[in-house]
Amino acid sequence: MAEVTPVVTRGLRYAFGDHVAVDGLDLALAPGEVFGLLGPNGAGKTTTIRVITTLLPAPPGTVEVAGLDVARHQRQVRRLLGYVPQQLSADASLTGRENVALFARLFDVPRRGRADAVAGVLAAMGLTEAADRTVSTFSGGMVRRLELAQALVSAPRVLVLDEPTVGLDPVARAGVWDRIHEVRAETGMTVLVTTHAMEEAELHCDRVALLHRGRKRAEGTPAELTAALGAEATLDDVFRHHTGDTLTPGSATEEGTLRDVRAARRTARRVG
Ligand SMILES: Nc1ncnc2c1ncn2[C@@H]1O[C@H](COP(=O)(O)OP(=O)(O)OP(=O)(O)O)[C@@H](O)[C@H]1O
Repeated sequence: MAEVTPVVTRGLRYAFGDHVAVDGLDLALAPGEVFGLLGPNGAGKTTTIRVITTLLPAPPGTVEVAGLDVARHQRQVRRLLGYVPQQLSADASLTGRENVALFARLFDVPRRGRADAVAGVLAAMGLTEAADRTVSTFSGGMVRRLELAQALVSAPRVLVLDEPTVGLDPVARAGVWDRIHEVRAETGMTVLVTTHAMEEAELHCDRVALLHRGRKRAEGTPAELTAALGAEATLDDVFRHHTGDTLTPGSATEEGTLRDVRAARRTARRVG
């Protein structure tokens, strides 16, 4: 029997008042792939994943997770998902292990075996040594890996990550991605990730969709999309080709750049 499609959106539209943030989005993720939603600040990436994760309401029939309509089966859908939001989701005053144990309780990981599940995901994220330190002593990369451990402790079928490496240095970024790929290879889970770092998308995503002003402008493997523009092309070139705009954060709008800095600082302040 064919595996059920892990995430589907059909003509998804979401508006904040008059402002249409997502405008007729069709997506269908394949089981076990890393799928990247790419776009500059304000493209509609976070809104899309907030609908998929049931944090914003979806009209019936527009979004399914593992064949379940998110409008009708919120609770079941939440049990299938792991979600790491942009905002800090770890409590800096608790230890790493206490944070993950809290998520295990929240997600009803059975009491028997809960301690093992917590230890298992901490080990998978390379945090065994640091597990009993308070999170306020963690580096940014360790905090991100802890947040992944929190999201993974309920063994989700779909892991949703909103800008997982924003504000991290290249070594910490690589550490986060290595762990994501290891868990995916072991469990076969599907990963949906938003980013505006296109070199990361080229390296780590099996397929990407380029979003611009709430609409999908292109979709495919990074190789397919860039090959269409020539041997030297990058995903940024592809994006510019389809939108006349750029994905590169450094050359994005002032607002976008400032928002990145604010987000990174917000995390640093809460952890520090
Ligand atoms: N709660 C809200 N109220 C009103 N407008 C909103 C709200 N959240 C998002 N928007 C607007 O919807 C549009 C899409 O925002 P969204 O956060 O989905 O974009 P994004 O691609 O995830 O960008 P970012 O990388 O900044 O998170 C933007 O124009 C944004 O200003």
